[in-house]
Formats: sequence, structure tokens, C-alpha cells
Amino acid sequence: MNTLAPVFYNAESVRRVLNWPMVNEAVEAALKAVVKPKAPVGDEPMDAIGSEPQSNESRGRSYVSQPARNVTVASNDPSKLLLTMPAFVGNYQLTGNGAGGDASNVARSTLACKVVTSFRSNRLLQPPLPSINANILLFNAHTGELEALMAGTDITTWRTVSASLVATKYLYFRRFGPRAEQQLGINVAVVGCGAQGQLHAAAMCANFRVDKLTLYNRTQIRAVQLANELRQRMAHDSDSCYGPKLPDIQVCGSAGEAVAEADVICIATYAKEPLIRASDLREKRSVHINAVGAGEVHFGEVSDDIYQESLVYVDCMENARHELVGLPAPIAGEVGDVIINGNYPDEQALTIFQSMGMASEDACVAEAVQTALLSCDK
Ligand SMILES: NC(=O)C1=CN([C@@H]2O[C@H](COP(=O)(O)OP(=O)(O)OC[C@H]3O[C@@H](n4cnc5c(N)ncnc54)[C@H](OP(=O)(O)O)[C@@H]3O)[C@@H](O)[C@H]2O)C=CC1
Ligand SMILES: O=C([O-])C1=[NH+]CCC1
Repeated sequence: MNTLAPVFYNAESVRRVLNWPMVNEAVEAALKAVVKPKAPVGDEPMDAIGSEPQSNESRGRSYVSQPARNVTVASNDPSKLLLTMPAFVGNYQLTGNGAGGDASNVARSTLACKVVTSFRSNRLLQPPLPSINANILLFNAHTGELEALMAGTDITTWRTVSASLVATKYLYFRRFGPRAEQQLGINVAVVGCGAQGQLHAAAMCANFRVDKLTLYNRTQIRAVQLANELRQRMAHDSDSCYGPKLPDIQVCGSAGEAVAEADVICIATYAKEPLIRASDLREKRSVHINAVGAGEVHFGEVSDDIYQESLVYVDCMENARHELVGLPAPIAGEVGDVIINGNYPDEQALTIFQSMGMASEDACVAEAVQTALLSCDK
């Protein structure tokens, strides 16, 4: 029997404890946990006759149960969607770096279900509302009781941006060396300056040494507003999280112009047609793209000729089988596998992180947020 009523954590409480070290660590844990262990050499015949490879749990590794998300079309308008995203993440560890002062290395387990709507017409309302609205149910992983209902809109934006940060660290920086993310300056382009694009722009500058940030948005005034906000915020916070030199921030008239000199591109729109093409990218490739948005399909906003030249990585191979049908390139692997095994791309590679968004990321971040909030109350 549930002896305590579930706690409600509103958006303000959640925002109070969100920080990049905490979210990045939780998202990295989720990305690693989805990786299925490879059967050891010699075990293949067992797998071939239908036995499951040994589970992550039995090897003492983290593991995930994450069924394909359920999508409900929420009116006659097929762009209004309700997504149900459950996940269990078992046996994962966080060092506590940023997680509310809880520095214990104990293994954690998390059971959660995010319920999220994507109503892109919300931005046309007066006043506008976010396109994505989410709430997360957090259960006691041992008893199954509902412990908390947590506002999940900010968690969705932060964990999605964090997945791009983690992918950039391992798929781009680590090709140049073990601490390249602390040493190398990069040019970043952000295409689409909605909720996702805004936080991608701020977070890239807060987590990496960004020399130049180029912004493109279909409605240009939003890119101009974002550029002004970022310049003000960075000048104000210049001692804390940004590198020795503040980035040069430019607003561009086209997506092609924005990406022309970029090392790292973040694209997060609802566009169904490609906004960037291979001819837009600089000739000496060595470029990484975080492809975040989804129009009709996840991969509509980047052209086929870019995919065909790229190594494409995903957050979760199993989800990709459902959600990336028709992807114009083979999938090279999972980001978590690159983190675990250190099999980084070559320096000159063109890489894409095809971000679908995982319930396990929401679950791990929500658990870290809950831990941080509980430790604030002590
Ligand atoms: N991978 C993941 O885990 C997640 C992905 N997403 C996806 O990220 C994308 C952005 O979400 P979010 O930022 O919250 O949405 P917003 O509504 O806040 O922003 C939408 C952005 O897309 C632009 N846009 C829309 N249609 C077009 C078009 N046809 N051509 C060019 N630009 C267009 C808008 O430009 P304008 O200002 O001109 O309207 C705006 O910049 C969505 O596809 C969403 O589904 C969201 C959450 C998680
Ligand atoms: O992963 C997620 O939460 C979402 N992906 C697209 C809309 C919301």
C-alpha cells in the first residue's frame, strides 16, 4: 500500500536544481545503459539458436527496459501528438557531481513514465505556449508505488540538449584526443531557434570553448533576440562558465550560411524538407551534426546527400528500428557504445547524432532532480 501521497514537483522547483554536470552525467548513464552487451566470441551459436545474450544485469552493468514509445494523434490535426514514454533503468551509477550533493557511488534504479505532448501550433497562440509540454511520473523502483509527479518540460529540453552535448564530446572532440573538449575551440551553428535551439546555443557555449556561434531561424527576429540575450547573459556571467574569450555571435540569413564554417551543427526544427545540404558544409569535413528535430520523420531537416556521406549514430538502436524507417544511410552505432568502448570516429569524419529522445534519459534525469530536491529539503 502506498503510505505517502505522491509529491508534486513544479517547474520552478525542477529549474532550481537543473545544472549541466548533473544532467550530462545522468544522460551519459542512460546512453550507456541502453547498450546491449555483445555476446563473447564463441557464444554466437547459442544466440543463433535463439537464446538471449547474457543480460547487462547479470554482468553487473547498467541496463534498460524501454519499450517503443506510444504515439497518440490528439485531434484531426496529425501534428498534435501525445507520447507515452516509460522506462526502467537498472544498476547505474552517478558520482553525484552536481546531483544535489549526493556523492554516493551506490547503484541506482529508476522507474518512470514521461507523458509528453507535441502541439507545434501552440507557438501561434496569444500568448504563445511551448510546443512540447511534459510531465514525468516517478515510481519507487522496488515497490512500484508512485512517489512523485514532476514537471517535465524543462527536463525534456535539458536532456535533449545534454544528449547533443554528450554526443558532441564523444563523436567530435574525442577524435582529436582524450581532453580535446577542454582544449579545442569550435565554431557552432544552431539552425532553428525555438525552445531546443535556444538551449542548444546557450549550452554549447557553457560547456565547450566556442569561438563563433552562428544562428539561423526561419523567422529571423527570433534568432536576433536569442543573439542579444546570449550576448547579455555571457557578458554578465563571463567569469563563471564561459571560456577565456566570449564567442562571436552572428545571425545568418540562411541555414547554409550559418553552417558554412561550422565544426558542430545543431539542427532542431519541425521542417519536413532539408534545410542543409552537403554543398553547404565546409569542404574539409571533420564536422559533427546533432540532428534533433522531427517534422514528419526524424531525418527530414538534413538532406540525403549529407546522410550518405556521414557516419550516423543514434541514442538507441532498438528505437531506431521503429522510428528511423527509411533513413537514407546505415546506422554506424550507438553513442553509448562509443562512450563505453572508445571507438571514436576518424578526425576527418562527417558524423551525425540522430537524436530521437529516450525515456531512459528522462528517467535518469528525473531521478537526479528528485535526489537533488530531497537533499535541498534536508
Ligand atoms: N530528439 C529529441 O529528443 C527531441 C526532439 N524535439 C524536436 O525538436 C524540434 C524543435 O522543438 P522545439 O524547439 O521544442 O519547438 P519550437 O516550437 O520551440 O521551435 C520550432 C522551431 O522550428 C522552426 N520551424 C518550424 N517549421 C519550420 C520549417 N518548415 N522550416 C524551418 N524552420 C521551421 C521554428 O521556426 P519559426 O520560429 O520560424 O517558427 C522554430 O525555430 C521539434 O521537431 C521537436 O519534435 C523536441 C524534444 C525532444
Ligand atoms: O523525446 C521526446 O520527449 C520528444 N521527442 C519529440 C517530441 C518529444
